[in-house]
Amino acid sequence: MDKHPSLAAVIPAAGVGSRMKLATPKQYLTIAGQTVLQHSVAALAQDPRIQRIFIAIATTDTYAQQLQFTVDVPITWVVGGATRAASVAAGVQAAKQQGYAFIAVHDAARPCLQADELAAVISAGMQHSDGALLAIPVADTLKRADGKVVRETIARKHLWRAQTPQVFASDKLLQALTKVGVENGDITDEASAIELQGGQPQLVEGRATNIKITQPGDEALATMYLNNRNL
Ligand SMILES: Nc1ccn([C@@H]2O[C@H](COP(=O)(O)OP(=O)(O)OP(=O)(O)O)[C@@H](O)[C@H]2O)c(=O)n1
Ligand SMILES: C[C@](O)(CO)[C@H](O)COP(=O)(O)O
Repeated sequence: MDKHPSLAAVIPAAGVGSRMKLATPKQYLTIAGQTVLQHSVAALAQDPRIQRIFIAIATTDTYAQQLQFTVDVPITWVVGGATRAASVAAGVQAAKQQGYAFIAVHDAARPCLQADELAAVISAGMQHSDGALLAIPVADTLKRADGKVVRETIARKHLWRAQTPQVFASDKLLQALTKVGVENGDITDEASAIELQGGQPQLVEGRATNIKITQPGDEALATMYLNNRNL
């Protein structure tokens, strides 16, 4: 392997953020002085091993063209797809075509990623043949329900909540996504596509502050975390 194998980031940012119930897609909400997407780009730019950032946006996106980024890392825009997996695959395809051997996929909706978490998952993802992902151990008791009626409690030992970045060799990731089918809405993260091909990615413990802005109120929490970096 090259002394410094090439690494690019892919940010899927082509969603509509429907669960937020806002007119503005959540990646374009302004929190702590800039948009969620700009924060997520800045978070990735904290690691010099990331040589380019590919951002997948919707064909109907009217926000991205207005954004300025104050990061040194170059940015390439690509057209996303109807599913997260399709958007990720578009970014990985573009990065692979430009010769990037490794990919770090990071949700646009996770603006609070910190430098040490990023560094750890990049190192692990480039060292382990099946890649790596940030995750945190489940701390709550988990219930499986039928509607709002509890059916069973799920043992939480050995359970983790996956986050992003998720880091893989670009060939392996693109092959896995293609194999499982990018229109397959059941594939909600890159690691699951790798697992379906028999891969066993490495978990890297992150922080609960690396939240994905998903539900109303998450943007306030992310703002607090961004304004109090050393939490
Ligand atoms: N077709 C899609 C769907 C999602 N995403 C991106 O994938 C990330 C994580 O997805 P999620 O949190 O589900 O975002 P949305 O799909 O926008 O949210 P919702 O499910 O509430 O509509 C987000 O940065 C989102 O922009 C994407 O690039 N392309
Ligand atoms: C990739 C992810 O953030 C890991 O938890 C999550 O699966 C994304 O899910 P979403 O429904 O696309 O937000």
